[in-house]
Order: sequence, then structure tokens, then C-alpha cells
Amino acid sequence: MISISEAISIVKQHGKPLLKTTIKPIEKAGGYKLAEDVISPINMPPFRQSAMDGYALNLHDNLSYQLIGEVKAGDTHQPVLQKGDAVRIFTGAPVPETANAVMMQEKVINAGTKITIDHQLDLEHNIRPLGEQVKAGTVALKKDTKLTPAAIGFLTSLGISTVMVYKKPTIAIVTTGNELIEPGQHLDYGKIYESNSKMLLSALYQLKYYDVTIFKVEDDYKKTVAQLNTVINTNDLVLITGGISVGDYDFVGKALNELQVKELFYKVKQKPGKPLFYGKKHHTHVFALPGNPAAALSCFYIYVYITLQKMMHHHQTELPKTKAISASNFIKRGDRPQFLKGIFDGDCVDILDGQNSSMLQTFALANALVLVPAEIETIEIKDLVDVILLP
Ligand SMILES: Nc1nc2c(c(=O)[nH]1)N[C@H]1C(S)=C(S)[C@@H](COP(=O)(O)OP(=O)(O)OC[C@H]3O[C@@H](n4cnc5c(N)ncnc54)[C@H](O)[C@@H]3O)O[C@H]1N2
Ligand code: MOO
Repeated sequence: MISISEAISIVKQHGKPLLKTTIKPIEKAGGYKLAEDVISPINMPPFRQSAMDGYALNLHDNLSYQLIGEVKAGDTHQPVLQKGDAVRIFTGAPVPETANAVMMQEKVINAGTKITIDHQLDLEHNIRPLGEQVKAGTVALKKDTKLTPAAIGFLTSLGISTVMVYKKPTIAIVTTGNELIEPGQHLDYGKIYESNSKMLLSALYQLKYYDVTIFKVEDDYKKTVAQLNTVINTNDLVLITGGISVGDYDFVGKALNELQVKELFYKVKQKPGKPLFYGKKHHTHVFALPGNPAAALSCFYIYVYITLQKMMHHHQTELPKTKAISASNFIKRGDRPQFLKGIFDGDCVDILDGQNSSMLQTFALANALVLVPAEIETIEIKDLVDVILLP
């Protein structure tokens, strides 16, 4: 059995950026990373642009100017200014080639066809130079840049409507167990409603992974081998839940072995999530998460999250962590480090009742996991604790 930190470092070490690319409409490319440098097709701004509402001037040695016209945003004409001429101009409008400064209107006295400016101006004052942000033919955003809303706005401002990005992984969720039935079916004695698939699906959707397919398999060795074989051959990431412990009907470990999935670890000294398996076959990552729902979700956030971040070329691979003041007392049983569901308010964390790995009600209220190290037996109110912030 390995430690949490060993398991995390193995997951990090084996997580590789996916190199498959796809073309996306710019408005659907948020969160992706660019798979190539984007070259600007235009200068930005595409013309010398007024930064103020005011007057464009052809400067001379006098504070008074002759007003000869007007240019507003969107106008395409170019008045010709002689030295000492001014044109009324507005923010975003093209500054005529023959103007060399713009004075904001608050600093101008207007007397019909004559205007008087407050003080002398430097050349190009209040004029955004042509190509100030980016020049036509140069790199607007480099390969590997994450497409934030600002990046999408910027590229759209250059007239770019599609981008080449790295693909997101294709993901399969496989649930195992004869006891599992679908909501809507009659709950016969001994059966439970299958919930892990929808839980993991929504965790993936929340992180914006949409290429996810769900499969269900009974506790049957041959069927388990066949189903896992198919999904491993056709996905980048496979998340299995249940059937990974030591019971007579836990077939997942044996099936993964038969399918020659290389085991990178099995069993982590942690609570919940002890019987966690992580392995790889070719480029496909396989996590066999414990069937207990809270254990499966906890393992998703601590380990699977890292693989997803790595696949998406992100540098921050773990969920954000912080220190918090405990608002609760807690007694840890056993020698495994424990992830506890809690509510964090920015300073303090309330450790919730009902931490069993079969319980999801507590997890449903939590926005954080408190990590209690192996050597700590009790947490008291006001103790400083480590907190992992859930998405
Ligand atoms: N003799 C031992 N028994 C167990 C050990 C052990 O070390 N020795 N470890 C325990 C721990 S810890 C865990 S965690 C579980 C993990 O077992 P499995 O991963 O094999 O999961 P299952 O037995 O299939 O299911 C466990 C539990 O979760 C329910 N479940 C399963 N899948 C779903 C689903 N899709 N939706 C909702 N609930 C699900 C299942 O009905 C069980 O109640 O093993 C302990 N045993
Ligand atoms: O590790 Mo299990 O997830 O404690 O119940």
C-alpha cells in the first residue's frame, strides 16, 4: 500500500498532454489550449485610433485652431488638415493621417469655427498607434496559451473565427455490480439505485469534459473483461467504479490484469479510497475507483483530476489547497490519512458529520476536503488544517 503523496506523484509522472488537435469555433474554444501559434491577419488597432472624445489637431505653435470637420467612430473619410487645423473626433474613430495629436474635449474651449486648447501637446498624444497591440503577420497568441474569455475576445477582435486547439480526452465510465438498478425501476430487496455514473458524469461536465460515455457491467468476469477491453481500446481515460476490492465477485482487478493494463499502483493508504487502482494500457489511463460513492468522488478529485489537467496541458495539476482554522472537533479512527468533507468559508472550515465512504449526503453539502495526516489523531476547534478546495 502506497502513501497519498506517492500515489499523487505517480499519477503526475504518467499524465501526459494529449496531442490530438481539433478546429473549434472561437466561441466554443474557452478553456482549451492553442495547438499552434495564432498569427494576426491584421494590425490591431487597424488604423490610428482616437483614445478620447475631443479634437484631432495638426499641431502648430499656437493654442488656437481652425475647426474644419468631424470624424466619428466608423467613419471612413479622411479630412486633410493643414498646420493649425482641427477636426472634431470621438473615441475609437480613425485619426486622419494629417492629424498628429488629439486633445480631450474637457481641455478645449469651442467658439464655433475656432477652438482654443488648454496647453501644448506632445506628438501622437491620445492616439493609439496602428498595430500597437499586435502587428499583421506577427504572433498574436502563442501555442499552448489557454483560451480565457480575454483571449477569445482578443482573437475575435483580429477577425479570427476558428482556432486549432488540443482535443479533450474521450472518457468512459464503467459501473460494476449486480445490485445496481436505474432510477425509475422498482427497488427490489437487495438492490440499490446506481448513482456513481451520474455523479462522475456531472463532475466531468462541471470541468467541461463532455465526451463521456457510460457503460454498465454485471459482476461477471467474462463480461467485465469484454466491456473493459472495448472501452480501453476506444478512450483516453477509463473510470471504473466498484469491483476492485477483494470480494469473490470483485472482478475488475483480475480483468485489468488479463487485459494487460500496466498496474501503476493498487491500494493507497487513505480513507476513503483505499482500494484505488491506477494503470495504463498504451495511451489509455485506467482508474478503478472504489464502489463506495464518497470514496469514488474523493479519488476523482485527488487523482483523476490530475490526469485530466495533465492531458489538457495545464501546469496546475492539483486542486487548489489552503490552510483553514477548524471550526469543529474531530477524532480520527485508524492509521490512514483521511479526507474529510467540510464547508470552508474563506477562513474556517466546518468538518461535517457523516464521513463514511458510503455516504453522499455530507459530500453534497461540502465545498472542501480537509486532509488529516496519518499521525494526527484529533482535530480541535481552532487547529490549523489543510484544505483542498473543490471545484
Ligand atoms: N475484506 C475486505 N473488504 C473490503 C475492504 C478490504 O480491505 N477488505 N475494503 C473496503 C473498502 S475501504 C472499500 S472502499 C470497498 C470497495 O469495494 P469495491 O470497490 O470492490 O466496490 P463494491 O464492493 O463493488 O461496492 C462498494 C459499495 O459501493 C456500492 N456501489 C458500487 N457501485 C455503485 C454505483 N455505481 N452506484 C452506487 N453505489 C455503488 C456497492 O453497492 C457497495 O455498497 O470495499 C470494502 N471491503
Ligand atoms: O477506502 Mo473505503 O473507501 O474507506 O470505504
